[in-house]
Amino acid sequence: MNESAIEKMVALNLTSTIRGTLMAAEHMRKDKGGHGGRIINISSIAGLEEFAMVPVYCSTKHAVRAFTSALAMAPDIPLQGVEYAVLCPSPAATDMFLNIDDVKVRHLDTVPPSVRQAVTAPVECITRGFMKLVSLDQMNGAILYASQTEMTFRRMDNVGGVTKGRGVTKEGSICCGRREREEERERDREREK
Ligand SMILES: NC(=O)C1=CN([C@@H]2O[C@H](COP(=O)(O)OP(=O)(O)OC[C@H]3O[C@@H](n4cnc5c(N)ncnc54)[C@H](O)[C@@H]3O)[C@@H](O)[C@H]2O)C=CC1
Ligand SMILES: CCCCC/C=C\C=C\C(=O)C/C=C\C/C=C\CCCC(=O)O
Repeated sequence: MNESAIEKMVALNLTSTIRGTLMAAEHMRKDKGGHGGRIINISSIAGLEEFAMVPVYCSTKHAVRAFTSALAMAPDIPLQGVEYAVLCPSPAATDMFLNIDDVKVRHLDTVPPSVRQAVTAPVECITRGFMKLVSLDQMNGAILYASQTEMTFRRMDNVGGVTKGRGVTKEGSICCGRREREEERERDREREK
């Protein structure tokens, strides 16, 4: 990836998301004459974990996640009437992912096509996650991971809103960090036995 491609990716993935979010919030905020509402930004699994194959992409997606979560922590969220959440999809079968090549992605040869295919979710799995955020009673501060096999809240902080606390709900269960997720998977495995 050359330098201009790096600048373009940062501008497209991060700067435009920051500017777009702030601009939308200005229009939406109840305390500024708007009607309130929800802003859902799109990060990625690459905003939750690190991947050697896509370091620049990964850094922009971590930043989008952090930016959105930081906005959700504002003490004046109830006054704003605006909630902020972030969706973190797994790789999904869109033009972008289906057209990756060894210029856009490093070490692509280390991932067999069969593995790439296996981790690629149908787009519907991701839109389901999006709709979950739309339909929840409260979603401020949510970080929702969506893949073919999982829809997991990695965080659910209504920090400035009505409820407070961290949580991950996967089909009703609560969990908030790596350890809790591992414990939850262990319980799932036990149940499946
Ligand atoms: N497909 C995947 O595996 C994953 C995608 N994502 C994220 O989901 C979001 C959507 O990506 P996909 O639907 O996969 O990609 P896509 O390539 O299918 O769609 C991207 C859309 O962005 C538009 N676009 C590109 N450059 C633009 C620009 N400069 N100004 C305005 N519009 C522009 C394109 O016209 C296209 O409609 C992205 O933020 C991506 O990082 C996150 C995780 C996984
Ligand atoms: C084949 C395995 C790649 C693994 C990367 C892991 C997770 C990636 C998740 C994503 O969000 C999307 C995947 C790839 C995007 C990579 C590069 C984008 C390049 C876009 C472009 O330059 O057009």
